[in-house]
Amino acid sequence: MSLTDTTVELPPVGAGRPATLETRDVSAWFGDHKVLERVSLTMPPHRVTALIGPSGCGKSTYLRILNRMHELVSSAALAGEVLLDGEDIYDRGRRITHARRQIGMVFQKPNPFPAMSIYDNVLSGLKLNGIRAARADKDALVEECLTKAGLWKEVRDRLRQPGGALSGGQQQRLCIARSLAVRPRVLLMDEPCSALDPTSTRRVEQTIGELMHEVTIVIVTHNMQQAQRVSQQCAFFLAEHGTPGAVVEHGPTEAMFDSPQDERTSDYVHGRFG
Ligand SMILES: Nc1ncnc2c1ncn2[C@@H]1O[C@H](COP(=O)(O)OP(=O)(O)OP(=O)(O)O)[C@@H](O)[C@H]1O
Repeated sequence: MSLTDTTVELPPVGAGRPATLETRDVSAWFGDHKVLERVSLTMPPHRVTALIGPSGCGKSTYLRILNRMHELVSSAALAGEVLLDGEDIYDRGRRITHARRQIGMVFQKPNPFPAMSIYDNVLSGLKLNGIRAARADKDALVEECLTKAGLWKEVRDRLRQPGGALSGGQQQRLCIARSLAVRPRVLLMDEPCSALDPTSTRRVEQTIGELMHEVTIVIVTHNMQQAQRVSQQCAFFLAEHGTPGAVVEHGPTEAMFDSPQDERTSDYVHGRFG
């Protein structure tokens, strides 16, 4: 099935209100290798949820399950449910495009189309997701998305210049703008600042803070200070002694850092391992 097997109209402004994303007993495999064990989490609207844990514990796999990217790997398998406002995105009757339009993704390395203009980069999100926008609406949409991504003031006078000419931090905000163009209800971010310098990191974090009322945000981060700065709730993943990754503890970020219930959480958030 192609990503653009159905084309739909752009949802109107405000239609894409933030959604609750919930997983129930999600387990995952690559071939015979089980990498996640019964992960149940609720990621509510108007909150940033941070997924933390040492390398290899399954955070990225979990994130990719949340918008049906996991199934792109031929050896990948999955059990459990992923509910978007109570509806299972893996329901047999649902197309993959349905999930992708509502649940966007921003990756570790900024990946705009380098030779394409800033303007067209923003609109490329529509084409990739099979969404049609009226020609007359496009200018407003580009401004809307670049403003929400905190980039408009910096690029408004050079929208026809290539996306590749921007700094790394600007490119990442351009990628955020591209994700927002389809008016998603959830935005997944996989270590979005790990390739950025501290100043650009702060700017993207500020953008995350501004966006959280527009779109439910789930972010994977290795940076504990960042988790504390940007998230309101956290989930700590761990894969111990060759076992699949599982959630050891989750809850409000402040509590996870100041008074964790599990010694392993305390050791991890205080940098004693990982
Ligand atoms: N495409 C793949 N094929 C096979 N195994 C994979 C694939 N992707 C990930 N894995 C395995 O799944 C496990 C979880 O990996 P994942 O990338 O989800 O962890 P992570 O916590 O995000 O790690 P990191 O913090 O280093 O990015 C690891 O054992 C990894 O080797």
